Amino acid sequence: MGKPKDKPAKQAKQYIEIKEEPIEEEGQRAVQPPQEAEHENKVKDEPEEENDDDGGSEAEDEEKSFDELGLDPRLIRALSKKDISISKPTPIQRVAIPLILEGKDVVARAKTGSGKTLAYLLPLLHKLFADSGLKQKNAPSAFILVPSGELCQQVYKEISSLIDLCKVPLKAVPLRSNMPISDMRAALSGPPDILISTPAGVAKCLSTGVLQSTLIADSLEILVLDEADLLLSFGFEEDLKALTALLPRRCQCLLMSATSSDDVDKLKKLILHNPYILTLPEVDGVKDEVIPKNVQQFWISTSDQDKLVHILALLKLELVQKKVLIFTNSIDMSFRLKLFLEKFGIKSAVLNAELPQNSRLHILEEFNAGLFDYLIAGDESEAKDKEVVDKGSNADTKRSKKYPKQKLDSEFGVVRGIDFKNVFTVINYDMPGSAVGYVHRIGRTGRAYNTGVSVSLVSPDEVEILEEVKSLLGNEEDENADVISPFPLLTKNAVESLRYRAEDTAKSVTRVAVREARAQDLRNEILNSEKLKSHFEANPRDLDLLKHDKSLSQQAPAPHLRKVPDYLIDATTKEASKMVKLARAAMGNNPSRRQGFKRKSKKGGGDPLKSFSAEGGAKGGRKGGMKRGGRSTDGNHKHNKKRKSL
Ligand SMILES: Nc1ncnc2c1ncn2[C@@H]1O[C@H](COP(=O)(O)OP(=O)(O)OP(=O)(O)O)[C@@H](O)[C@H]1O
Repeated sequence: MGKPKDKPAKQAKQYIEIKEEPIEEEGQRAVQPPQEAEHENKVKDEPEEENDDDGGSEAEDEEKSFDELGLDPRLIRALSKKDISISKPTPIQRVAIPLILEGKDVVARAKTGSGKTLAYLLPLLHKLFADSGLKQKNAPSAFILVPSGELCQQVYKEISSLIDLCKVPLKAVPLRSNMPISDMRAALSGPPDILISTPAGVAKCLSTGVLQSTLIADSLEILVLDEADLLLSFGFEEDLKALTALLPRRCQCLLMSATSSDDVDKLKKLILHNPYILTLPEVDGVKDEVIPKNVQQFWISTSDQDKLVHILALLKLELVQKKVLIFTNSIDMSFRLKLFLEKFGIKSAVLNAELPQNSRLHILEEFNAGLFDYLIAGDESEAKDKEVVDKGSNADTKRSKKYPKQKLDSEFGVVRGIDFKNVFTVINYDMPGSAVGYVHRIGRTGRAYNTGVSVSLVSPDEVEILEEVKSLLGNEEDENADVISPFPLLTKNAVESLRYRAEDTAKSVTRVAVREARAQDLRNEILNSEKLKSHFEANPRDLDLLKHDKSLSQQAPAPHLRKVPDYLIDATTKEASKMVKLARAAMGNNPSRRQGFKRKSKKGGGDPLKSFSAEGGAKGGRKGGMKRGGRSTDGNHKHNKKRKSL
């Protein structure tokens, strides 16, 4: 079994300033340990000019293989056999894996889609492989705690596929807090080696006696808090505190997160000992890069009422690339949007907290497999204020018996941490309620160094949150540098050309129609869920059986709405749409995109967002391209001089 070729601490020196390590005491972890010194480790994402002499060159480091990190060869072989072969570690993996193998507590903060899951899974499995069969266990050796049911399944799938490919006799189980106790008991019999759960799932096991606290103290070797920045915001604080009190001192703790926040600090203090803190450094004076640079972020200023016509123009005139993930702040809004788009022949599926879990997982699988292009996700937890959510809830209370009422799943969290495959565009139809929420939504594109685009529709009420996001992501040295630019491909003309049809159609999507569609979808999905349960246990690959993007309207779209007449589309928009299609075709043929983690190709090549000007005509390129200081759709927003690199 390989050992790390360089001592991790030495290797980490290239990135870090190591602070003094305090002496630990034997015993159990205190619930509130005193402030501990931390090793501040900066994970390099960009080459730097100078290097530490004894650390080797940055280029050499970038070339480091998994083998050199000291991982079990079975794991390395398994990575090469995955659907998308993984051969080289990402920056966070390069630094985190050796430290974890050394037994250090680690806090890893790295941008969305940067490979944090494997950064902890690989060394975790390596350690369990080594320990396997050495000691009789009465409880799992590792807990992986995640904030949502969806993430629980995703991590479980990842871990199971690695275990299968390595052919080792380890067992992982996923657990939900809403499982019947008998199922929990069955899942934990054995016991499994790895438990993946929300904190509430573990808390329920403890409170019902399915898991005994003394057994945890005897068996637990590794605790992982994945998406740590979300765990507390999902209301798991008490559950986590209860678990912390049981952790044996020897238990290694790992905390993975995309953003830094007070919640993460709180968790660090609660759970970790002398952790190595791995963070992405500031690059070019830009604050810690939380959103990958390869994601171009845009916004469109619009009134609330005009959001429908704007999104219609973006999708119908093909000004954004597929696949598209659209976020709303309420379930009703998701259905309103679905029905509205259907009238124009645009099919989409809706994902939300009231759907049965099987359906939600299946929708995700289908979307990831490319069976449909538009997914509308209701992210109620991110409603700007309760009012938006409550509108939906009021509608619920008025429902007649005709409409099934479903409890919202408190562990629904599909928008965060989920590894959506090949989502090119994320649209915030509604702005999220917090800047952290924005980061997690936008992080669903641009994963694994793929490119992506986000477009936020911002009403006057939402400008404040846009400003918050800008200040979170902004460039400290140049406050004027644009992090989120006005979207350049949508002209006022294009919007106006669709206005009449959009407004007319929007009137037909009444509250009653929305409520009926929502109820019908729920009925369909409850039926689906039952079928899915049995069928997909036997045929896990049979994705096509049930389609989730079926039309919910009674009537087929009218021909004049399905196809936008040519005369309505101005020449600039036609050109923009053509360029988006060409860019898409070019990317579709680019194998590096599918393999992920290959560096981007030449700057600007064929990217309409870099070379196109809605104002100055399509032929622009750099010269005639989007004019600096030009105007966006509504004409009020100046482009700043220094746009952040697109
Ligand atoms: N070394 C690698 N080479 C290529 N692809 C990788 C590598 N490591 C991970 N990936 C892929 O990158 C994608 C994103 O990884 P992952 O979900 O772990 O990101 P993350 O950092 O946890 O993001 P988030 O914070 O949004 O949860 C996944 O599809 C994963 O399979």
